[in-house]
Amino acid sequence: MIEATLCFPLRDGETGADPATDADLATDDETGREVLLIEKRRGLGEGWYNGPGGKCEPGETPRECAIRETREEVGLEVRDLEKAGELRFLLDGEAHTFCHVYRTRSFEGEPTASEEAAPEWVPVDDVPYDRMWDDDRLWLPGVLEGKTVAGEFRFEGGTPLDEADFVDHEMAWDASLEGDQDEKRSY
Ligand SMILES: CNc1ncnc2c1ncn2[C@@H]1O[C@H](COP(=O)(O)OP(=O)(O)OP(=O)(O)O)[C@@H](O)[C@H]1O
Repeated sequence: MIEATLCFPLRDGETGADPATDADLATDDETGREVLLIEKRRGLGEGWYNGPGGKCEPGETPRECAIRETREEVGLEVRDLEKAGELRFLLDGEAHTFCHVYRTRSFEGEPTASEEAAPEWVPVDDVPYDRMWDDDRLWLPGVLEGKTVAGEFRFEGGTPLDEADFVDHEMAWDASLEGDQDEKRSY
């Protein structure tokens, strides 16, 4: 089984409502928050949006992997990652990928395109779920709100995974994730 990661950097966006002119919207916590997504340029999920991330290397912790992949794909140095999810993807009844999901509001640098990924800051209430993996619309909204998720997602139809059909899933929110002692922060 492949062990992989996804990392979702968050910031208070520049495209949000102006509190001076939009007093009613300014009270909404969601207003103007943005998440850094990538458009994947090659490999699994090519042409789709996702968070930066990828496969863990031997001897590397998932957290180290998420930091490295975010650096390699978009040139951002992320810190203080909070574990937000553990997702198990099954293909034709067999474990295919175990994905560790993180979020962070702490990073340095400017997102820059690489051969693998084109980065884009996207408002959290305008995430392009129709251009993402089918399972993302189920768990990513909660993760962007600060919740914790554990889920299993079943695909059928043979390899590659990104051409298989998403058939069903189980999900638990506010799950306690193994091996993560991070403090809860407010997102
Ligand atoms: C099934 N539903 C899914 N929903 C959301 N995200 C999914 C996913 N299945 C895989 N992922 C993520 O997709 C990335 C693969 O990327 P990655 O390992 O880089 O694949 P790729 O084949 O390009 O690898 P190389 O660059 O060749 O090593 C990696 O972050 C992994 O967590």
